[in-house]
Amino acid sequence: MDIDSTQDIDNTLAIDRSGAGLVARVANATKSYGAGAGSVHALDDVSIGIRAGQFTAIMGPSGSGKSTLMHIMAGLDSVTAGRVWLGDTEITALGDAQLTILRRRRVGFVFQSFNLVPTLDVSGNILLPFELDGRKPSAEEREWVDHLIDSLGLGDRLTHRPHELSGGQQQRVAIARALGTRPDLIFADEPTGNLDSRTGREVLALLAAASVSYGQSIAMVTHDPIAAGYADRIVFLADGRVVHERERSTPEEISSYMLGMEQRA
Ligand SMILES: Nc1ncnc2c1ncn2[C@@H]1O[C@H](COP(=O)(O)OP(=O)(O)OP(=O)(O)O)[C@@H](O)[C@H]1O
Repeated sequence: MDIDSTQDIDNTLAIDRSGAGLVARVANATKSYGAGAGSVHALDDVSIGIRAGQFTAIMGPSGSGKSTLMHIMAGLDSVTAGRVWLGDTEITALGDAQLTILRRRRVGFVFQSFNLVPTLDVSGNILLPFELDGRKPSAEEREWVDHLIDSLGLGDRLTHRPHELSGGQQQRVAIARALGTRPDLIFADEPTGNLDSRTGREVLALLAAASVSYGQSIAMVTHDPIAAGYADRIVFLADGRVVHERERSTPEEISSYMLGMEQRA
């Protein structure tokens, strides 16, 4: 869908404002840095939602506001104006302590640089979100984590430290860690940025499978049309605004849209 037309903009906003079936959303979100003539609008009146059970890619040129949007939806950063919800909870005005608890319980993260704790082994890294929440996994959660460990092929690596693993294995640990608490939403920030293309495709297939098999909602920031080709829906940002969104597309279709975007800029 191209949201250049007024009708489409209305439709998009109507869906986002209802909040139904959305695991995170922003309404009229603006994020500005600095004041006066020199101010930068990292986000400029953005209204968008992440749909439950879907794998959503957020794309756009460098500086278009992708990371800012992700950080705001994850409660890692605040808006200058507008409103933000994580699930049904409005987080716009929550303080740091409340946001930290909400993030631990409702959000998982997968980063480009894996962000594993170097002093913990694989098992300790995967169970860290439970540890940080001050509890042990229940028997049912333990079963789920064991299932993840098996299906991600990490069973014979549990006592290894991150530096003893390949990049692909480290990212699989990060995915197991993110899925372990069954968060409402996983944010993945350029998850294949540090991987070779074959390993990157394996990681993307695992994320897509988590969305199909477990109904896991995932929002992924990426520059890469091949990565976005794994998503159910692709949201394009330019200059801090949502300029286009489309359902599942091939890498060629995505590249061609991006090329057109650069030519229009
Ligand atoms: N702390 C900050 N202070 C000032 N400007 C900022 C700050 N953080 C981001 N910006 C600006 O906001 C805009 C959007 O940045 P953002 O990092 O969200 O873009 P991005 O699309 O994620 O870029 P990239 O793909 O390069 O990571 C950019 O112009 C950036 O320079």
